[in-house]
Amino acid sequence: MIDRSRPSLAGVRSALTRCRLRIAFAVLVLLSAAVVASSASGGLSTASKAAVPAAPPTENHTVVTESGRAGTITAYEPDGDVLYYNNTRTKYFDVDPVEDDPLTVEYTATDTIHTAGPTCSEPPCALNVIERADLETGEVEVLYERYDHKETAGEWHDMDRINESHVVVADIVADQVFIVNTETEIVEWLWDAQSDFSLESGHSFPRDWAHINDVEYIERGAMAGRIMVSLRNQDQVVFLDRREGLLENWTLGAENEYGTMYEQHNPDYVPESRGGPAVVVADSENGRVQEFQREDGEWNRTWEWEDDRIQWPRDADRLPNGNTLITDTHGNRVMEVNASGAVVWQVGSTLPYDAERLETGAESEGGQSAQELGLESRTVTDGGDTDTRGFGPVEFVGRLLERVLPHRLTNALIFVAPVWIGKGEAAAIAVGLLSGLTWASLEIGWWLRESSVRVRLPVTRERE
Ligand SMILES: O=[N+]([O-])c1ccc(OS(=O)(=O)O)cc1
Repeated sequence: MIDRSRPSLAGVRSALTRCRLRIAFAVLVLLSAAVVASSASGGLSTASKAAVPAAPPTENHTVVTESGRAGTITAYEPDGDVLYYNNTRTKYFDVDPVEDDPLTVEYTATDTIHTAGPTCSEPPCALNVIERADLETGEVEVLYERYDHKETAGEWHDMDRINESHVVVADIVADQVFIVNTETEIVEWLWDAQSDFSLESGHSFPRDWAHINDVEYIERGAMAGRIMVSLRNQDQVVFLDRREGLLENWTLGAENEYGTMYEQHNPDYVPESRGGPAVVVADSENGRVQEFQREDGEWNRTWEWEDDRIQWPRDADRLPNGNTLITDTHGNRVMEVNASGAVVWQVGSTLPYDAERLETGAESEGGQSAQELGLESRTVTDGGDTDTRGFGPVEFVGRLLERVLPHRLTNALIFVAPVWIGKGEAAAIAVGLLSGLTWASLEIGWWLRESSVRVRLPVTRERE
């Protein structure tokens, strides 16, 4: 007879193992939840003027735009206090100071339209605007606007002023660059990327094909009057002549040649008079900023800067003092690095798009080329680690995930995630989810075994 009142040794062992496993999984889930909860409750926010962090003092005013979850434009006084803040529009993109009036800025911004009506029969749509804001009086004036039928890749991320009445616009919606007289609203010149690029290049058409995210009217030097354009999805910066069109032998980068550039943002042209021709550019998906010098009809890299924290930079401006102002979108900061590569000024921002030091001219207008300045490059292998955000086991898993996942996927995930989710928090969520799922599968397995339920495949093979 079998004694059912006493558990077998194997039974006791299995119960103990289960108990230990349950404790281990509970600890892992609780620890992950604690990391996530503490990050979610504190940290960086730009959701209101009061929440925007103060900046360290520096010479001149700084303006920062954000697009994505929070659409903001913030201007800092030289002492670091917030002078101006606006979050009326859904998204703010490239901003530039107005010539001879640096405390007035012009920028492109977008409002997302969620309600069906005469401006949008099938929401979401977009209202793209070119606006001018006086940072001292707070007065905002719309200079030109257009309703567009889509929201995804439905924005204007940049425009550049040519003269008092004309601006050149980077139109992501139509994959075009156009010059408009904002007084008459007549478009006077237009380049269509389809004239020079195949629809097999870039991303899918018409969803987000070329993603023309930056445009610059070149004012000085041999290239004066030409227009520099960034085709993000073709990994190329191209030069347009208004009569001849694309100047093919000037193109910087090539599609999918990620060693040169990978889905760049915000190239700035440095003319010969300041040590160029050179282009300073945010090499976004490669997580670095760099500069190329035009030598003997070719573009050669003359400078690059990265550290362990930089993630999806979208702007780099060479300042008149030789430093470079960098907008590090997923590193959640705007910073200034000096000639030897040290970070000398930094302010937190949740999802910055563009930054300008206002009294120094638009973008890199007052700066010289890296070659002229003899700038030192800095890479992570040189020990360029300026990430002071801790290095515990969670951060280790975070950095491991970042190395393993493709850059585009990592950046897309960070872009849609709440701002408090950094590498560490993403790792904590991954560990918590994995532990929870493994624990739940084990519990189901144990329960099935105890209740003598056997799982069988719906299809079985008959033996002969
Ligand atoms: O806010 N948006 O909708 C947005 C922001 C950035 C973005 O990508 S980027 O490469 O053009 O900066 C696309 C859409």
